[in-house]
Order: sequence, then structure tokens, then C-alpha cells
Amino acid sequence: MPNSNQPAILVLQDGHVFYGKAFGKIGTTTGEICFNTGMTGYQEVFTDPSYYGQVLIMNNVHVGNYGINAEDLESETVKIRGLIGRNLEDKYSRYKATDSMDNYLKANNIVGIEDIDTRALVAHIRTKGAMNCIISSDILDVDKLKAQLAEVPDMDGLELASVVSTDKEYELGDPSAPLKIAVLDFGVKKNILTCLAERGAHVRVHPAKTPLSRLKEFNPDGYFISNGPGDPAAMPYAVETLKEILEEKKPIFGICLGHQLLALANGIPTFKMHHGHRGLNHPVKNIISGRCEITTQNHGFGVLPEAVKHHDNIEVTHVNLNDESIEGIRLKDRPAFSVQYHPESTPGPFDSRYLFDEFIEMMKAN
Ligand SMILES: NC(=O)CC[C@H](N)C(=O)O
Repeated sequence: MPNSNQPAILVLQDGHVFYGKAFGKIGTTTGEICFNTGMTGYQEVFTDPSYYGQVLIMNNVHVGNYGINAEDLESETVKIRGLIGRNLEDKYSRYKATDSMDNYLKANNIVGIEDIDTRALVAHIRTKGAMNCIISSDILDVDKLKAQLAEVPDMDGLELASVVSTDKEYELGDPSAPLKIAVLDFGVKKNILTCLAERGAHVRVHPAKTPLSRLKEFNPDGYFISNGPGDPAAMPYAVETLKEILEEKKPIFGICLGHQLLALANGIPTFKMHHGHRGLNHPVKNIISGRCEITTQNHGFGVLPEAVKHHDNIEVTHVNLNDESIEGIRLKDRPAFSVQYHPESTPGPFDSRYLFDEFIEMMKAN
């Protein structure tokens, strides 16, 4: 049963306080606040390792009404630090559902708060920008919460990918497949691996800090650089490995954090966005084909547009139609490309799955 009458408090780093009701685990949690505008796919979002360290606002007015099941997972556990909503539902209806969202959050030790005016809160974050927050349903003292919040480190400069990465190698796909892909796991979503393996590749997933020498032992036909949490600029170890991988001149495909790392490996700086892009309906133009794709997005950092546009060995392949931010790049002198958004969707549209096909074709041709 939900803690429907238990009060809870949300305090923002800029001092704003919102009062609501407890949901999920009774307790206190902190992290960088962010919002996702998607109407569905909350379980995939909760378990996306890219959200590690973040307290998530789901904009949709009702969240949880189709329950939880065992398949809709992008990793084995919930990765968000906390959940904020208007109506977080403990009652649910779906033939595939096995439990309520309330029980799922409790089982994953996730503190939530509902009955929040999420329209006002998101409008505030869109105006003031990303910041830290604290949610509590057991310390109902604003001054104590503000003192605790002041100790929370900013997301800028945080290396979190190695925290969520696998601690040992594992494989998937057909071991006799003609193509082999070495994945650097910085918080990879399960469906990315599925999208690679189901296209006839044998995939070996490596921990974040695996050196090129070990990656080469798999004798891969291509390298996949994964999505993941934290600040890309706080990952010099990954940038150095990617620079060495680039010298192999084998196909490279990067998604989200992988896109940011590919940019950094080519001397292009990243920057912290005002409030990020997180949702399922972001329009992106494929400059090569001229087509518009509706994309799934989840990022709070970006690559510096001016640096990309003036780089003599990089071509912009995709651009965001809302704010003209860089959404895709490719190198001119070797088979390496990346996108800022999530072509594997889960959740979201399937418009961009062709990118996985392009990666497979690139390896076949190389
Ligand atoms: N989904 C991701 O890979 C996120 C990349 C990076 N942590 C960001 O927030 O921009």
C-alpha cells in the first residue's frame, strides 16, 4: 500500500520548497533534478544507467498505472536516485504487469514524492536550470534538509560511468557470427546490446576501464562506445582509450555519452546544458537524408556546436530541430560515427534503428 497520507518535502538547491506526499520508500534522497516529458516507458527510464545520480521528475500526470513487469528493464536495478510526480499510481492494470510501481520502488529502496505541482516545478527548472535537490519523507525539517543538500556534489565533474559499468566481461549474440563487436560499457542500456546482437553480431561487453590491448584480444570488427551517467569531461581514461581505438581505423559507433567521448577524443569540448533533453519526441534532422526523426533523448551535457562545425575532420550528420544542437557526427577520414540521442529508444519511437544497420554495414565493408 502507498504511504498515501505520509507527508514528504522536496527542497531545491536554490531554496525553493515543494510539499507533497510520500511514495515508494520512506526516507531521504538527494541528486541532480531532471525531468522526462515522455508519457510512457517509466520502467525503462528508471532502469537506464544514464540516470544514475539523478532525481527524476516524470511530467506525465499519471505514472505507474500499467504497473511493473520483468521484461521492461534497461538494467537489473533502478538507477534513478528518487522520483517526483503529480499522481504516482500504486493501482495498475495490464496483463503483463507483475507488481505495482510503489512496491517496485520500495524493493529498490527508491524514495519518491507525489502530489507535486509538476507543471510549476518543471517550468521552474526550465527557467532556472539543472540543480541539486533533496526529497524526504522522514526528515520533515526544511532547515535540516537544506543543510544536507548543501553537501551534495554537483553533476559537473562527476565520473559515474565506472560506478554503473559491468565489473566483468560478458558476451551475447551468436558466438559463430561473422561479425564481432567490442562494447565499452559506461552504463549501457540492455536494448542497445539487443539491437547489436539481433543484427547477427557476436558482442562482448567490457568494463569501463578496459584497455585497448584487452579489447583487441576479442579481435573485433567494430567498437561500440556506450551511453552512461555523469560528466564526459570527467572521463580522461575513456577519452585516451578512444583515441587509441581510433588509431585502429575500425568502425566505431557511439551513443549519447559515447558520442560526447568521441567528440572529446577529437578535441571537441563538451558543455553542461541548461536543463538537458529527456523525453521521447525530440525532432532531429538527418542532414544526409533530409529526413526528420522523432527521437528518444536523455542527456544533460552536449558537444560544443562551434567546435564541431569548425573541425576539419568532422561532419555534422544530425541536428536538433528544436534548438539546433548537434545530434550526430561522423569522421571524414575513418569509419567512426555517433549520435547524441538514443536510436534503441526503449522507451520511444523506432525512427532511428537504421543507425544500427549502418554500423553493421560499415563493419561488413571494412
Ligand atoms: N544517456 C547518456 O549517455 C547521458 C550522457 C551524459 N551523462 C549526459 O548527461 O549528457
